[in-house]
Formats: sequence, C-alpha cells, structure tokens
Amino acid sequence: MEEKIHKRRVHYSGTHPKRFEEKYKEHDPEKYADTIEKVISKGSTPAGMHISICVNEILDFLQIQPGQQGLDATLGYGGHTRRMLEKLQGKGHMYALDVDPIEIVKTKQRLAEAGYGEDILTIKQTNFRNIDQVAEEAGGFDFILADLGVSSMQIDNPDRGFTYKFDGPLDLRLDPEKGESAAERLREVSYEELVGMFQENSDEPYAEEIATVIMKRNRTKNYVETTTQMKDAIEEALAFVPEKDRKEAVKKSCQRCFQALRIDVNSEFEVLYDFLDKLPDALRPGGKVAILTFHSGEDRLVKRAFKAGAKAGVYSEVSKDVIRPSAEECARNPRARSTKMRWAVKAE
Ligand SMILES: C[S@@+](CC[C@H](N)C(=O)[O-])C[C@H]1O[C@@H](n2cnc3c(N)ncnc32)[C@H](O)[C@@H]1O
Repeated sequence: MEEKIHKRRVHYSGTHPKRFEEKYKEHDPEKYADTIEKVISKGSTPAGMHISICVNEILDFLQIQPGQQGLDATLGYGGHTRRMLEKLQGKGHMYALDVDPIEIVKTKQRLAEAGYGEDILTIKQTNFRNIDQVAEEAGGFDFILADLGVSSMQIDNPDRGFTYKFDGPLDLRLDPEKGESAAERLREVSYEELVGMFQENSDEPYAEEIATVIMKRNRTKNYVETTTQMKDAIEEALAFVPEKDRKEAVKKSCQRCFQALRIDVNSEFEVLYDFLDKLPDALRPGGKVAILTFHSGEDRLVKRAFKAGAKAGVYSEVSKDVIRPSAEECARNPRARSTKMRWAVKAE
C-alpha cells in the first residue's frame, strides 16, 4: 500500500515570526498586500522588500516625459525604476543596473510581471562604474538616478552578512560571486590598514581597540568569520567603556565597522568616484541626474563632483543644498533618516 505522506501547510509561526525565511507573507508582497501595508505602517520594512526613498522629490526634479531615455544605476527592488517607467507612459526606454546577482533576477521577474518587459526596460547585471559602456550602447540618457548603498532585502538576508543583528557569514559583498568576503579580508589585513579602514570609511573612534582584538584573534587562528563573531570582537574591544554606556557604544561601533567593511570589500568610494567622473558624458544635453547618499563620505564625493562640474560649465545647474526626506517619510521608513539627495543638470 502506498504510504500517505501528510504534508503540513506552511505555517506563519505566530503572528510575528522572527526568522527571515519564515516571513513568507512578506516575501510575497503582491499576494499578501494587507500584511505588507500593516508592516509598513508600523515603520518596518517587510522582509524581501525595499521601500523606495524620496520618490516624490526625485520625480519632481526629473520631470520625466514620455519618449525619454533613462537610467536607474541601482535597480534594487525596482521601486524607483517602476515609478520612473510609469512616467514614460509606454513611450521611451529605461536601462537599470545592479551588481547583485541574487536580487536582480527576482526584480526582473517582478517588473516583467507588472508589464515592464524588455521592450521598455533593459536590465543589466553590471557595476555602475561601467556607466560609460552602458551610455554608449544606449546613446545617452535624459535622466539618471543612483540610490547608493544596500537594499533592505540585502540587509535583512542573514546569508549576506550585512548586519550584526542576525547571525550569518561575514560576507558583505554586493556581488557574492566576485572578490573577497569581509571575513577573508579580515584574515589578511594588517593592523594599520584595518585602523585606517575603520577610521576613514566610518570615523570609528575605537578603531585601534577593535583592530587590536581582531589581530589578536588572527594570531591565535581564532578568525572572525561570522557577523556574531564580529560583534563579539567589538564587545571585547569596548569592555573598558562604563557598563551603563557600553550597550549603546557597542551598537554604534557595530554599525560603523560593518559599514566600513562593506565600503572596503565593495570598493564603494573608488566605484562612486569613477561613476561621477563618467557621469557628464553619459547625460544628453539638458539631461538630469539625482543621487541619494547614506553617509557623509559618499555625500562629500557627490557634492565635490557636482561643484567642480558646475565650475567647469559641464553642469548648468546643481542643487545648492542637500534635499532630505520629509519627517513623515522618516517616520514611515526609518531607513530614510540618513538620506541626502543632490542633483545636477547637464549643460545644453
Ligand atoms: C538602496 S538600493 C536601491 C533601491 C532601489 N532604488 C529601489 O527603489 O528599490 C541600492 C542597490 O544598488 C546596488 N548597487 C550598489 N552599488 C552598486 C554598483 N556599484 N553598481 C551597481 N549596483 C550597485 C545594490 O546591490 C542595491 O541593490
């Protein structure tokens, strides 16, 4: 007799499952729209989703017209791309880039299902530092958006190692198929280099103390390989901080050191520098570019490049001050709090 296999229905464990993989409703936003809305209204980002930032500010500035050609240099979940595509009203074309081989496939499928196929949208898995090649193929752009950094899907996925909040491999690569993971980088880095990385990338005040602990672990072959081990190393380094202040100090150092490692393994400053350098030639005369940054190092580079471009007459106009998301947007999406937007218009 054939044995009957009793298959249990996938169960949403409790009303608030904590594990990323168990949040299956949040992973399927089209099907569970009510759950998604509830999660967002509580100021959280559903697992497997990313809430686009400064959408109205970007669209107000870009003034996209049907028939134009645009580039989203950082596709992510495709939220901005989708809103920009809506403005094309079926006429024109968009290119969208991302280095992430995992999320790009899901986003491509999601956008195709929403009616944005290859006739109107070309998605490429490439680094935006190759904007010159993309612009050559496309014939230049009327509008460009770059929303730097990482998406919520990347941060929330423990396998990617972007946060100390979940245990996982200390990876932090936007493209895990290329280059060295953060754990590999930590094994071979020198003390001086590590101190410089923490200080220059994230202004870490305890850079020396944290680097000392990591070097000690390397010497004893007790390598820092997971996000939790990285947090432990930071806790050990900050043991001298008075107990009442320690928890907060460890949290802040974790945020800064993870950011510093991410910037390092993805060469984020070098990549942004190349992008900003090639940007004017990728824009058509009168073309517009908006860039969202998430920390002072990035914003400084953008500000400097736009200012130099305006001085050289390459840009006819650049934003005088940074544009910030509204208080309402920050309340709805806490990840928007550190966002700064700048824009520029290519000279005619
Ligand atoms: C903040 S998310 C973008 C979210 C997107 N605007 C949306 O609305 O869904 C940043 C994305 O840019 C990608 N990215 C970061 N640096 C990149 C680079 N140098 N080249 C291409 N993509 C990059 C990341 O993999 C991530 O998916």
